[in-house]
Amino acid sequence: MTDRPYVIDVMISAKAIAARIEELSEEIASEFEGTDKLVVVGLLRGSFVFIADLVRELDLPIEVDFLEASSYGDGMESSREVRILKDLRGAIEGRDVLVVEDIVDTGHTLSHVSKLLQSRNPARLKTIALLDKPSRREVDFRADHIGFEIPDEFVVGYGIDFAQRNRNLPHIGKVRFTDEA
Ligand SMILES: O=P(O)(O)OC[C@H]1O[C@H](OP(=O)(O)OP(=O)(O)O)[C@H](O)[C@@H]1O
Ligand SMILES: Nc1nc2[nH]cnc2c(=O)[nH]1
Repeated sequence: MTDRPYVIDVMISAKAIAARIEELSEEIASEFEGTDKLVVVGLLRGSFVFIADLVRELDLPIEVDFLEASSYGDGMESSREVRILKDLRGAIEGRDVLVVEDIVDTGHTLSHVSKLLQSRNPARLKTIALLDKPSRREVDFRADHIGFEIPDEFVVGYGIDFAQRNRNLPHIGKVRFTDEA
């Protein structure tokens, strides 16, 4: 699959992402106003760029932690089995938690991780996803905060990979195979 030739067309520019993150940070700041114990949890690997930009816009006392989950491997199809490859370093019982995800597609990953973290009894657990593909959903799940709703396209860039490549693109692009008619 990955040796097929493809190009990447821009879907969301770096400038549009930056503008939306400013708005999202205001939503998060008002939701967690007054907290002295917010833990911002990035889901690796895809969210590493989004969480870096988001936390630098947040004027709140926060800690940052990471959890690595994987369900796609190198393909374009979810295995529907979410593997936890790296757990949080810190305990979240009694803490306010914001889980940061790059994209919600079938919904299996963020739904699974939310249930897992909820079972550890945080004071509050909220989720934010930069991208949402509601037309692909297989489980009943919606993130509390969403950057952009997108159509059913396989996207890359801004942290998101295709077979581990293209995570370093500054924008969100969509993959277009050039050997298709
Ligand atoms: O809603 P879903 O259908 O579950 O898809 C969303 C997940 O798929 C990607 O992760 P992937 O398994 O590719 O791991 P990665 O973040 O390390 O790239 C993406 O980063 C999300 O975590
Ligand atoms: N790269 C990539 N990974 C995904 N995981 C779930 N949806 C997507 C997508 O559109 N692109």
